[in-house]
Amino acid sequence: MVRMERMNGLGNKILVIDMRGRTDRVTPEAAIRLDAHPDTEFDQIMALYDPREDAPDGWIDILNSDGSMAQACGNGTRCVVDYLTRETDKDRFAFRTIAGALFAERLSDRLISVNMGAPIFDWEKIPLAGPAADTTHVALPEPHEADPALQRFSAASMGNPHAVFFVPRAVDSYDILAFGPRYERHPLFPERANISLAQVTSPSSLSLKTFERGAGLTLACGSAACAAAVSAARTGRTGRKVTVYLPAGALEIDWREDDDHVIMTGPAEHEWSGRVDPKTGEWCQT
Ligand SMILES: N[C@@H](CCC[C@H](N)C(=O)O)C(=O)O
Repeated sequence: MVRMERMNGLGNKILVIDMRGRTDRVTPEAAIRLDAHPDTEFDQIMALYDPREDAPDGWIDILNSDGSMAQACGNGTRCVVDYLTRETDKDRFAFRTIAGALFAERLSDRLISVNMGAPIFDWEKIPLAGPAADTTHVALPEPHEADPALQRFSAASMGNPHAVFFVPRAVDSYDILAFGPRYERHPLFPERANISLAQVTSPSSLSLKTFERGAGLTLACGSAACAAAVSAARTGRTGRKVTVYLPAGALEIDWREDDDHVIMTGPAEHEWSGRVDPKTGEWCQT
């Protein structure tokens, strides 16, 4: 059994599993079993492995609740930083995931910033299934029955694939569950996609709702907040610094001019501690 921390990043349900000192992985079977229990159901597992030369504070595997792997999880990264700051005085951290290097900084007791890297807009790298000369406006091949705003999206990768539909009305007035699961698995997205609805509410604010790839409807998705912010700025809807309002609170997003990196700032919260078998998902609270 290894340490498991039940945490959340703005309501995004996270399990931090401490795999340092081990070479085995948290299995998809363990993820599915943990998600099936109401006390441990989660959006992402952040499995923290030993530091390496290119990852001084550890390697992170990210698992969605369906057992699939993700390349990025902004809210989960803040939870890992919060977990580690209980054992060190450091405030700057450097991790690595399957998508590359990931840097984070604790700014205060409440706030953590994650450098989510540079966004990717090239259709082959997002990836989309076919050429899109302009990824700010990609059309789904079939018309949306109820609303043309739900047929056209901006595509971006923050390490993981995102489709952002800019809508004219409040995001809660749309039934994202009616089309999110279908869009997530649309043939246009060979690796599936995180599907978001974004309403621009001012030149420096957005509201956002996300149906996450591999996890479904969540209270917050940090990488989606970044993808929505860069897509809004790219299309002149907002500036490069925005507040993104998610169902459970706000994230500050700054798409820096100098190095093109996206900095996401928000809170992380610890709920309870336990132990888990990373192979089977058997667990207990401590
Ligand atoms: N909740 C996350 C994103 C998690 C990964 C996503 N479901 C995927 O498969 O890409 C966040 O806070 O960024």
